[in-house]
Amino acid sequence: MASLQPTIFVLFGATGDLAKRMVLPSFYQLHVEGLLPDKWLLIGNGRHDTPDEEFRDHVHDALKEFGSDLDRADWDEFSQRVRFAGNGFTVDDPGQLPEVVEAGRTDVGDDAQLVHYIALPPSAFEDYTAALGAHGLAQGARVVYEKPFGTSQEAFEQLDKAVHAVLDEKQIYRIDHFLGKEATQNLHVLRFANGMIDGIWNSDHVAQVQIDVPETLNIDDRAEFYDSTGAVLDMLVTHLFQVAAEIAMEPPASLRAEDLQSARESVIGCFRPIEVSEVVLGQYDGYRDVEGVADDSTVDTFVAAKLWVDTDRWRGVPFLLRTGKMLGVSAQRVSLVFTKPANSPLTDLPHDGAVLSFDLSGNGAIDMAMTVKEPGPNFDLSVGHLSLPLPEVPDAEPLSPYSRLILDVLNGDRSLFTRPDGLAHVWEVAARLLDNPPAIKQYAGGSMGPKESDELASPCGWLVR
Ligand SMILES: NC(=O)C1=CN([C@@H]2O[C@H](COP(=O)(O)OP(=O)(O)OC[C@H]3O[C@@H](n4cnc5c(N)ncnc54)[C@H](OP(=O)(O)O)[C@@H]3O)[C@@H](O)[C@H]2O)C=CC1
Ligand SMILES: O=C1O[C@H](COP(=O)(O)O)[C@@H](O)[C@H](O)[C@H]1O
Repeated sequence: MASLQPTIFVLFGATGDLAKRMVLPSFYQLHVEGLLPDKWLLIGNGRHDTPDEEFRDHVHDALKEFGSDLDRADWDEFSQRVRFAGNGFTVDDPGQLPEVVEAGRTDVGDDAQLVHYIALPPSAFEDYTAALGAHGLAQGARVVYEKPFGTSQEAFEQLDKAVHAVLDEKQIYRIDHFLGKEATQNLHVLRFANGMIDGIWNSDHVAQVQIDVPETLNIDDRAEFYDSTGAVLDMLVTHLFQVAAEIAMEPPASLRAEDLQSARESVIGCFRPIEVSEVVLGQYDGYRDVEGVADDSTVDTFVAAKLWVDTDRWRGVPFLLRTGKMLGVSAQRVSLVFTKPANSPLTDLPHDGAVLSFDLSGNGAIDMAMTVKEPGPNFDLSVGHLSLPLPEVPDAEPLSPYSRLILDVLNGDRSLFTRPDGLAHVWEVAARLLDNPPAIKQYAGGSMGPKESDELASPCGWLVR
């Protein structure tokens, strides 16, 4: 985009897992699609003294493994703008970063915008932020923080304070990549662009909301991380809560970043603290045998929970949230299950016969289930489905969530990033569950989790089966 300011994009943790699987391929996608500024540099940072050429090889391998096809000309142009600044980065010793940034300015211009992407273990967020301040790299910069931004109320408050000691809130971009998914963005667009949808987006018409992200994935390649995190922290209070807020929010004053962010974050303040009796936690059989997992681990690999939103719009409507590893199905589905028509002459209508749902996976889709007369000589009811895959929308050029969010950072658009007021309330909502979790139930890999979780979703039952 010609209008974007020249940018120096500093990727901390550039040799790590997230960088290779998500950040580098997404940054490259933006390059291929011509969405980066005319002038940009990508500087990887790490604790080793890695030559530029070696880092470029690493990036090339990452793109081959996790990106789309590599076109030679695209790669040649891209790789020329990739550098590495090694020897770590601490308050006492900034390593090579300041000099590599300074040298970069001669290539992209003194007015280049600094964007720091902190793809480091969360335990390093505070120290690296302090080092940015200490070495003059924070002023005017935008700083992207990976998740989790705190793992408890106390940890969140401490990190928030440390980050605000160096940066103004306007400089901070806390990522929750579920907000960057094409279908998640359509949760508010579909509603605010279509009167017929907006009119039914409330407790008069919606019987329950399901936010369901079962995964067949195991945790073998990041067992240590997972065993200190679990499903509640990894998914429930992060991605699933943010998606719940997207659904539950009141209409923002405008779709400008500040207003959208405010609407989403302020409804989190209306989430009722979760009742432990309305939560089922599970752990899959064999989890404790995974290398890196404690033999007596009680970490949850599954959670299903009922969330209540105390607003006039949603009072009395359960938001059913479910996610877990090693389940029988992978899906990322948000469903609004509609009430049965009042005074209908039809009886025995199916519970799942009127559902608007959003498939958040891949490039996304919007689906509708409707009860219809089964064509034929008899009067039988059946449930039919309409589907709109988002890539089939005219002129669609879907972006991956990370590409979307990185592009937003380059544009200075914070609408799809989280804010500290919402995050502070997340910890209040989750406090009872975190302090006093229910007993973990075992479940078989390939199942849909502990059977107790099915009762939470009655009478409709989980729609993803
Ligand atoms: N991996 C994933 O799928 C996801 C990760 N995230 C988040 O992204 C961030 C990065 O995750 P991930 O890439 O998996 O992490 P890694 O463990 O792969 O660490 C990233 C890099 O950080 C450097 N590093 C490691 N430990 C430290 C330390 N104590 N101090 C300074 N640098 C360190 C290492 O680089 P070097 O040795 O070169 O210095 C490492 O390659 C985390 O916050 C994580 O929660 C979020 C969603 C998914
Ligand atoms: O952040 C995370 O998200 C992934 C699921 O995201 P997606 O990229 O498949 O949309 C989840 O598997 C992982 O445990 C969690 O850390």
